[in-house]
Amino acid sequence: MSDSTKFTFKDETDQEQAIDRKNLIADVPSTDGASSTIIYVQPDEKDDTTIPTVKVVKVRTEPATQRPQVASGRETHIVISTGSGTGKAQDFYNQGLKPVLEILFPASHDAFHIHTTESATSVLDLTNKLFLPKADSGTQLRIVILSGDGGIIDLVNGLLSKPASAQYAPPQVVLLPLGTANALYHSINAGRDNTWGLSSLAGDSISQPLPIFTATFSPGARLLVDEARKEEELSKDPETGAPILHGAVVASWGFHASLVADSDTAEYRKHGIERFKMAANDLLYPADGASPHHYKAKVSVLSGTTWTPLKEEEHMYVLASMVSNLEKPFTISPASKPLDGSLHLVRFGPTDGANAMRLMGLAYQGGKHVEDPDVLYQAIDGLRIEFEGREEDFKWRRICIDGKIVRLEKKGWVEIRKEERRVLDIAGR
Ligand SMILES: Nc1ncnc2c1ncn2[C@@H]1O[C@H](COP(=O)(O)OP(=O)(O)OP(=O)(O)O)[C@@H](O)[C@H]1O
Repeated sequence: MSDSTKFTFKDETDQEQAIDRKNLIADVPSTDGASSTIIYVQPDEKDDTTIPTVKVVKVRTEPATQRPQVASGRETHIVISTGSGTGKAQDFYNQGLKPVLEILFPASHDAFHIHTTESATSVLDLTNKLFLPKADSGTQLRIVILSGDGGIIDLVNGLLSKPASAQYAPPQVVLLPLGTANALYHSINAGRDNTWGLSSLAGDSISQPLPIFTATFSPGARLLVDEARKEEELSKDPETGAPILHGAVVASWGFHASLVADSDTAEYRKHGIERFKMAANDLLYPADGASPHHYKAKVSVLSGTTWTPLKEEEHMYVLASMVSNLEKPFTISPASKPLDGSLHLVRFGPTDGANAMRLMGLAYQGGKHVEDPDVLYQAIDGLRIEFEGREEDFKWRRICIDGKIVRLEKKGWVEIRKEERRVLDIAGR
C-alpha cells in the first residue's frame, strides 16, 4: 500500500526518492507534460528555526500530474518585515521565496511588487496608502507577507480603518511565518505544512476568510509603543468614536498580557521564542520573593446576547483565543479548528509560580490544561474586563491584543467581540 504521508518521484539520476508530503512546495509539470519540476524543502533536522533549504529537482513525468493553480490575474505584493522574529525575513526571501516564485510564476514574477519594512509603522502605512485603496476599488490583491502575527494584524487594522466600499475585494494573503510565535500560521497549519507557508503559493483555489474580533476600549486607553516608552492614541470606531483595535489571534489580560508586554524589548527579542519563558519566570518568581500578582477586575463573558459576570474578582490568567496554538507547541485552545471563527476563554485564578508553570506545561502537552480543575475553558462570543479602580499600578492594567499592548485607565474597560466583516482571505494548500 502506498504511504499517503510520502511523496515519491525519480530524480535526475533515476533514483527513487521519497519525501515527507509536508515538505512538498509544488509539483509543476512542464507545458508539454513530459517533465516536471518538484520543489520541496529540506528542513534543518536539528533546529526548526533555521531557514530550510529549498530543493528543485527536474524529473520525467510518469503519472499525469496537474499543473498547480497559480494566482490568476491577482496583483501580487510581497511584504518583507525585517524587524519580525530574529530578523530572517530578508534571507528567507532570497533563499526560499524568490527561487520558488521564479518557478511557479515564470512569466509574471518580475512584475511582483516588493516592499521592505523600514519602521514599526511600515505595514500599516503601506496598507493605508496602497492596499486599502486598491482593495476598496475592487482590485484583486495577493499579499505575500513574511512576518509574525504583528504583520497580519497591521494589515487587518489598516484594511478596516475605513468603512469598505461596495466593490471591496478581500485581498488574498499568503502567510510566511517569519515572526517569533507565528500563532496564526501554526494554528492554521497545525502540523500539516513544513514549508514555511511556501506551499500556499501553489494553491490559489483554496483560501478562506480570516475570522477576526474587535476590542473596544474606554476613552482614555492608549497603545504602548517603542518598548512602552511612548503612548499613542488608538484608531476610533468610525460610528461610535470609541478607541478600537482588531485582532485575529488573542485578547488577554493578566499573566499572559504582562509577559508579552515585558518580553517585547530589543534585549529579550534576541533570544527568539525563549523570551517568553524568560519574562514568565520574572513574573512568576518576583525578585523580592513575593508571590505572583493577583490581578483584580470584574470579568464578564458573552454568550449569544447575554453577558454573565464571573463570580471571582481576582485572576491570574484571562485570555480569549481565536486560534488553537499561540506558539507551535503551545496549544492554548485544543477545541479551536483552523479558521473556524470560534473564540475560547481560558481562565485561572491567582496561584503560585509552580502551579502556574504546571498549567502552562500542560498547554505544551497538546492543550491538556483545559482538563485541569483549576482552569475554566469555554466557547464564548465576547469578553469584558472592567477595572473599576481596583488596580493602582498601570502595569496590571495592560491588555494584549495579538501582541500589541494597550494600557487602560484606573476605571477603564475593554470589550472583545467577534467581528463579522470579511477583511482578508488566507491562502491555503
Ligand atoms: N524595519 C523595522 N524597523 C522597526 N520595526 C519593525 C521593522 N520591521 C518590522 N518592525 C516591527 O517589528 C514587529 C514585528 O512583529 P511581528 O509580529 O511580525 O514579529 P514577532 O513579534 O517577532 O512575531 P509574533 O508576533 O509572531 O510573535 C512589528 O511591530 C513591526 O511593526
